[in-house]
Amino acid sequence: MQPHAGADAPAQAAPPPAARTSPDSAQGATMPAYAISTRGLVKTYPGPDGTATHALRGLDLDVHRGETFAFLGPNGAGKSTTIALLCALARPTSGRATVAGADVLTEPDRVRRRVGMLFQHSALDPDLTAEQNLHIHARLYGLSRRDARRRTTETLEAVDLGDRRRAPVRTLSGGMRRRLELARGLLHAPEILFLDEPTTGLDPHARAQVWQHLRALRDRQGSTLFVTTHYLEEAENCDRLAIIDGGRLVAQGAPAALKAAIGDDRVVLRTSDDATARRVVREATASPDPAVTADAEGVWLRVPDGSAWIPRLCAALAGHGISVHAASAAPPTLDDVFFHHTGRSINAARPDRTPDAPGSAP
Ligand SMILES: Nc1ncnc2c1ncn2[C@@H]1O[C@H](COP(=O)(O)OP(=O)(O)OP(=O)(O)O)[C@@H](O)[C@H]1O
Repeated sequence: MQPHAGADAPAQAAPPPAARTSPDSAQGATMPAYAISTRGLVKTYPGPDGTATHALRGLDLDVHRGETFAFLGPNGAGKSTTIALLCALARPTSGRATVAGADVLTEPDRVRRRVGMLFQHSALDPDLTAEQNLHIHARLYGLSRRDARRRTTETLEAVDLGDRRRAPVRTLSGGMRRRLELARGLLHAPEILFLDEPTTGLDPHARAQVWQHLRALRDRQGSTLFVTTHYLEEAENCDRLAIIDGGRLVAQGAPAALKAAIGDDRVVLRTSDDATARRVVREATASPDPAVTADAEGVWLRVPDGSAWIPRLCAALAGHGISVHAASAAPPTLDDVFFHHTGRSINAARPDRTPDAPGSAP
């Protein structure tokens, strides 16, 4: 099934990325309505011989304050570039972005003070202890010696590493190191935390622990979390998500709403002759040619009330001498949403994924 623009195309809300009056502020004080808001954000990297890579082609994104927002897309879609622009680590070619109430172009220092980052590649010194790593970082952020000591202790406790504070980083497990990076990102109490694949490479238990700390942080401090991930079950648990492809936003909304927009159930049949079965199913459902697909999974199509179709399809196939080995009907998943909008499976981009490996829940 090909991605297409339809009623579920990205909702482009009209308001500009300016500060607005928050309805819950007692004095009507002006607070940013969105944690992040971008309009027409473009990033073009110049290449050799006058070539150019269009990493972002006009991104309009709104992230509400206090929400956990997943940012999904195939490899090379522009996710890391977006994070670099939103953290004021790179300048957009054109367009506007407001992050934690500050403009990334005119107030980059203010943006950097208000956000925390956790990147894919570790920036910890393996020979220093957990405590030393955090203390140095806190001092780099301009905290006094005393405040640096206090925040180091607080953030180590917050990620359950208080008892490992004197351990050299090289002796910590992968999950502990990731939690220490999280503590480092939290030292200056950022309003928004950007996390670029925070759980990649971790086992399911360590992944669950990282998410437990992230949720606790959100609940305790009301922080906004902006997360890129290739794990569907992590995106599923976020308040809202956006999908980008080729530097453009192709979907934005709550996971349930995006799945509901796909609508129909997915019916899959494994038969003794999938090529012929595809033709029979197409005739039986009066579906147009591309709507019924035959691939490694079997023959599949999308129809409303999929389970009611299974006996009818089995009867039609039996009439043509084709046996059905397995049949299933399932409502749309987030992977179906991703496939619908990008033409690819999100699992294809997972670094730990082998073609037949089952998905693992955190
Ligand atoms: N510094 C750079 N110079 C030139 N091209 C770049 C640079 N950084 C990124 N790109 C290109 O911009 C496009 C978007 O890259 P980006 O890293 O933002 O994608 P991504 O969605 O984060 O990918 P992945 O999931 O693989 O990390 C890619 O074509 C990439 O090759």
